[in-house]
Amino acid sequence: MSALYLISPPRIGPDFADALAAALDAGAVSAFQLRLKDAAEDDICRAVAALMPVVQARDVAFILNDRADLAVRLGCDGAHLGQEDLPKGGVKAARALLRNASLGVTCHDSRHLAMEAAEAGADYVAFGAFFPTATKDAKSHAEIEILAWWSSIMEVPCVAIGGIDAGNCAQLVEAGADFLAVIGAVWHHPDGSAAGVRAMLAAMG
Ligand SMILES: Cc1ncc(COP(=O)(O)OP(=O)(O)O)c(N)n1
Ligand SMILES: Cc1ncsc1CCOP(=O)(O)O
Ligand SMILES: [Mg+2]
Repeated sequence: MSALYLISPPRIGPDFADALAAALDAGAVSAFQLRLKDAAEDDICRAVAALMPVVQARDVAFILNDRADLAVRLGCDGAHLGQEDLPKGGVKAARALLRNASLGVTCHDSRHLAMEAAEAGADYVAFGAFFPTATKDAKSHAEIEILAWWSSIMEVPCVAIGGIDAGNCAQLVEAGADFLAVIGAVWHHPDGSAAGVRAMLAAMG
């Protein structure tokens, strides 16, 4: 059984809080990540102030992408960090900075990075991209077997990301992904974000 991890589009407009509320009200979303690429710090802070209450009122974890320092300062539930977003001192330093807040770490298709992250205190490791994606120029491709391997030996949850939609997610669920992280499948669903969440949850079983 996998849970749904919803990530924001890379840029959001003034109506985004309403679209997000509709998406979260459509079904069980476990975590929401604010992932604004190329945004100024002030804009990220304003977005967190507007969106975190919407998310936390629905008992969904609010995770900030890329910025452990801001996640702590703004009281987010956690941060998601790529290998290039880690502070000096790596995952261990990020763990210390975040104190009780959650820490997720991108591990691409690397078993070694994932073991290292888990041992240094990550709350989850993320593998991907599993499928072609138009959202990002993903530099790594992960094979589905990595999910089965990880689940069979580790307690730390794993997240699958990259090109996941209602049509291809069953194999990731089957392989043992704890969370499926999606952007396009929800925000670009032809019938809207609520329909996107419903379609994902129905396909995840
Ligand atoms: C849940 C989750 N997994 C992976 C990523 C990718 O993070 P990163 O490698 O730092 O790339 P950017 O998202 O910063 O472009 C993620 N954001 N969330
Ligand atoms: C952030 C990220 N990291 C690897 S693939 C990806 C994009 C995921 O977006 P989508 O679900 O639209 O493929
Ligand atoms: Mg990053």
